[in-house]
Amino acid sequence: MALPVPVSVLMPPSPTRMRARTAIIASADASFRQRLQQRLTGLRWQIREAETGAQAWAAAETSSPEAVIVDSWLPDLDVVEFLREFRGSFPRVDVLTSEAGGSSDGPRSPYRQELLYALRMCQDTDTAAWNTACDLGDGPAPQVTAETKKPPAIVQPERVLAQAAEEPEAAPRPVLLAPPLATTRREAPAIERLPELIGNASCMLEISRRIRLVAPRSTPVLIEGPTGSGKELVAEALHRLSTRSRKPFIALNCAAIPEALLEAELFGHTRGAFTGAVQGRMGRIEAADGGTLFLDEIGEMPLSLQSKLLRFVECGELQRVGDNETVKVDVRIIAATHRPLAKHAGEGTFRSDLYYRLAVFLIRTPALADHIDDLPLLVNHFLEKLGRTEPVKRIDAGAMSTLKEHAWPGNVRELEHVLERAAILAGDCCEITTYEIDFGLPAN
Ligand SMILES: Nc1ncnc2c1ncn2[C@@H]1O[C@H](COP(=O)(O)OP(=O)(O)OP(=O)(O)O)[C@@H](O)[C@H]1O
Repeated sequence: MALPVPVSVLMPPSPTRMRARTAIIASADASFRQRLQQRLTGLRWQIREAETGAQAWAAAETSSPEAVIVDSWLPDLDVVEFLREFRGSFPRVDVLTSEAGGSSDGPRSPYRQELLYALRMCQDTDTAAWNTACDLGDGPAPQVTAETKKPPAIVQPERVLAQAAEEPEAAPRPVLLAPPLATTRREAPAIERLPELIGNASCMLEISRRIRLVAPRSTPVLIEGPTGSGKELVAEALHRLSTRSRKPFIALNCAAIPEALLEAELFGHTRGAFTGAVQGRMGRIEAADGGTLFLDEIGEMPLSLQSKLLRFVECGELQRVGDNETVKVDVRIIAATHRPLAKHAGEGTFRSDLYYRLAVFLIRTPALADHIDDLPLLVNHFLEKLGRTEPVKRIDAGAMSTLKEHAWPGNVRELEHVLERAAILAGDCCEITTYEIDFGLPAN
């Protein structure tokens, strides 16, 4: 619906008036985004829609917005954390949010009243039942009272605009941003674990929280944890939740490739660069362009190669082996190790300058023994997974106790293998008992 009042009423004359103003709408609710987009486009705003926090972040990096409007729930991130991080990184952007913990202490654009007006006009009449009052960044979240539970009064656009122009702070404040869906979403726990990361122990929830926070950025991440504890799973989740998710995720296990070949594998090589190089080949770094490079067992990388990797991390450029030409590549690096890399860096067995560039953000995956209460959840998860290709099996209480008593030196991977072995040993029987639990220890 076209606005009855010219926008010029609202805006002070300024050179920026003529250029399109950009706002990002971050909401998983497509119809809300669409309604608001229509409204703001009519007010000569250029809109970038974002379904997730990661998309909003990427849009902010590329479009220099004046404002971002954030729904009270985002599918990939905790909104309060997102707002805190966002304000730190984009201090000039006016943030409007219905999230109670997100009251504004940041800048207010000269267009704030206009945005608030558009938000108010986008309210769905169905939202009258939503009992959470929204402070759209204009102060602390109001208490929920009978008054705030009432649907907002319909305000004449002319009145809002005129009032906003004369007395910006006194203009009626919109109280609803999101449709009723947000009510149930708000009830979600503050830290929701990622679906692929099984485990409700606090250390596992902390991993999900950290993944959600850092995934949208290009910040390098170092994942530390014992073998089989889910480091690669974490790396994949970081990629999945990043803005790079449609680009390649390339993994390279630095311990699995002979030292002599590792350099060519990483950086690529030209034809004839070494004996046997019958044709040129791009390396894993180039193959990951635009996406994520996962360097597993980074602690095993020879020192000579570490300096070459450091150069790439610092300038984003590389040279294939045997080539003088420089290639620019955009990758996010995630590295993993089972070693205490900080200690190695201190002792000089790992380059400390490279360590600090890789460990900008650290995630630690725990040994299974350190979250053994998650064992039943993990067992069910793996039995369900096995059940996708064969008849589903249950596990009896005795077998579960046997599993709980084990030390799990191979962590979750070992558990997965023990269950696969047990399912084979159980044959046609649909129940796994203690007799089928075989830890595969070598016979004396
Ligand atoms: N929390 C978890 N929830 C579900 N599956 C898990 C979890 N942790 C690990 N796994 C599974 O265990 C197996 C081993 O995990 P992963 O390869 O990620 O471990 P890793 O720490 O990278 O091992 P390595 O150090 O040997 O490379 C995979 O099949 C993975 O999916």
